[in-house]
Amino acid sequence: MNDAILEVKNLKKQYQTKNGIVDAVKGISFQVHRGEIFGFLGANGAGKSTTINMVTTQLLPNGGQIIYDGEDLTNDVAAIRRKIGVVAQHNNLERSLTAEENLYFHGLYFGMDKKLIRERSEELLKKFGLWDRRKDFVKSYSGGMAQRLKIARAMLHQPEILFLDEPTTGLDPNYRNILWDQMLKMNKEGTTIFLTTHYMEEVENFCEHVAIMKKGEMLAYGTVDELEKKTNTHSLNDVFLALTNRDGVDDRQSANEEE
Ligand SMILES: Nc1ncnc2c1ncn2[C@@H]1O[C@H](COP(=O)(O)OP(=O)(O)OP(=O)(O)O)[C@@H](O)[C@H]1O
Repeated sequence: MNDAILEVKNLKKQYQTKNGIVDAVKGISFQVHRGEIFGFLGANGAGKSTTINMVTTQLLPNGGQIIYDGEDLTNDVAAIRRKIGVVAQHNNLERSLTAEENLYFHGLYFGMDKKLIRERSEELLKKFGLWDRRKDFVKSYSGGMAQRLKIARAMLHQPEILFLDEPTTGLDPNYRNILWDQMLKMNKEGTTIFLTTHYMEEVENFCEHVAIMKKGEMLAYGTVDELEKKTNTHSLNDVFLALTNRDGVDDRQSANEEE
């Protein structure tokens, strides 16, 4: 039985820039199983955000296939959008609305009942320490507060699959724990979690499968144990270093050289 909620086949993305074409994603394939926590890793500039933006319908690929529950994404983009929640890396909140209004309009967009929006908003705003500031405009929020609101918004409609692009960046240790508690709770209730992070211990502790990208290519896919065996290492940190530094030049270094 195929229990994949998401299958990506030979996915490609090129960006046209004034300096020429950037091959950001070079034909990658992987799958995410229903109900799992999936860790998507790679050095800076590896192509993770580009991939997330494509699978969450925010960016058009140049090739390949994205399949949700056996259905090609392009068959019904609106239906896929209703299934997913996204915490993007950039701040895409409505800055001229309050926190409460940001959640309210998001809930309406997802067809939620007004009473449920109010209940879920209260629960999430309290959990992420924003209840007292719910009537403030988002433009007055600190970076960490905005990040917490982005997370609350993506969780509001209880998506089938929740994508989080470096969600713990900018969060203090207390809110990082709260985020993980909330993700684990949702995962227990059936939400599949797709996560990128540079914190290896988070992935090691919670992710069932891990994929590692470098320079637009998929270097490895498997459980943490499988990847440790494959690279003859004893931690995910060492797996990551062994794979991404294999040619002695990591992505950050080569990215600097390109500038
Ligand atoms: N809008 C864009 N226009 C041109 N090039 C882009 C654009 N977005 C990303 N890139 C390039 O595509 C490549 C992959 O970038 P991407 O942001 O997907 O990587 P990432 O793995 O998410 O990195 P990070 O860990 O730093 O967030 C990089 O070389 C980046 O410079």
